[in-house]
Amino acid sequence: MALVRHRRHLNLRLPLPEPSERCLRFPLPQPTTTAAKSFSTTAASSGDVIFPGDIEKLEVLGHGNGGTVYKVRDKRTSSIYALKVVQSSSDATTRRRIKTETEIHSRAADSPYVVRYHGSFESPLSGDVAILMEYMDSGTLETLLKTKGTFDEASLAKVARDVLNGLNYLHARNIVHRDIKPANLLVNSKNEVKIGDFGVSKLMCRTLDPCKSYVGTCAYMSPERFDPDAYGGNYNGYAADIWSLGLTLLELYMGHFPLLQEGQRPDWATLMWAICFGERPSLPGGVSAEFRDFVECCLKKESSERWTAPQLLTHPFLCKNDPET
Ligand SMILES: Nc1ncnc2c1ncn2[C@@H]1O[C@H](COP(=O)(O)OP(=O)(O)OP(=O)(O)O)[C@@H](O)[C@H]1O
Repeated sequence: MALVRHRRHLNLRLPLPEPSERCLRFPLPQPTTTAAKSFSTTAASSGDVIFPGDIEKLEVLGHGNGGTVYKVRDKRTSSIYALKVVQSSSDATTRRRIKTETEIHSRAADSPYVVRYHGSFESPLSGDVAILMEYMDSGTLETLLKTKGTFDEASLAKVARDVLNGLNYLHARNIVHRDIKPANLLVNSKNEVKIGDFGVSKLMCRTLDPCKSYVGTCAYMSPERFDPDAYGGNYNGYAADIWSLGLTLLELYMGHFPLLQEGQRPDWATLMWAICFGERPSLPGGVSAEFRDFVECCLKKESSERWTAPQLLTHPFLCKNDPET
């Protein structure tokens, strides 16, 4: 049966590398597709070179299962980045996860709809692994929902368009994200929404590789991840990302997770029952026909009927709310 992903807020603390480690260069950026190895640095494209010792921590941005994310500054240029750090003392799964995350994120380094990857670093002394990435100064959609309230249709069309452009880019590279949810969609002050956190993503060997594992956040999983035979049989991870986007949009509109009553405590059995056997989640009255249809196209229980990212990008809901038309 599925593994439920328990959120742990570990109090991981990682000092940035000591001056003695400064001989390790943290080049920014150079093309590479390799994952971090011992003593390694990897970077995204050619350009400046910075050293770990040139980076100063400013504040903690957040904690997750995978580690701690810091806001950091390059002391020489004053450029601001986000640095995700996983300590060597973390469990083996977490360490494996950050290496996969590094590899996949480095392959997805040049889309304006994906949080930009700038490089990674593995300390030979401590074994800690860090990923340097673009700093998204408005936080996540989850925090925006909590602080600013629900999103209107025009804002959701913008969110949907940005995320679909990101998914289109990833899916074309055989990458399935597997954890699309408000907490993993980051926003900057230009109001751009970008996909982040590749901690449970998967690089498919072939386009239609079945995606068998049950990683990701249980609440946003599609019905066929629990019961592939009942919902489309030939399950693939691309359609599951679209389901998660549909639920995310519903949550941002309604202000609470749509498969549970407001205030109801989520538990795995309730969620699985609601996802597989409950009514298909839908919008309340008062929304436009285009928005309702868009969400329905994302949330078709049969995975084979669910629209793909390129199809959804042409949906009337996005066309109607496109500021450029
Ligand atoms: N690029 C970024 N810019 C700004 N803040 C960020 C960035 N990346 C992550 N954060 C902040 O750090 C928090 C934790 O990040 P992230 O989700 O990547 O960690 P994680 O360990 O993979 O978490 P989980 O797997 O539990 O979702 C985010 O919720 C967000 O608040």
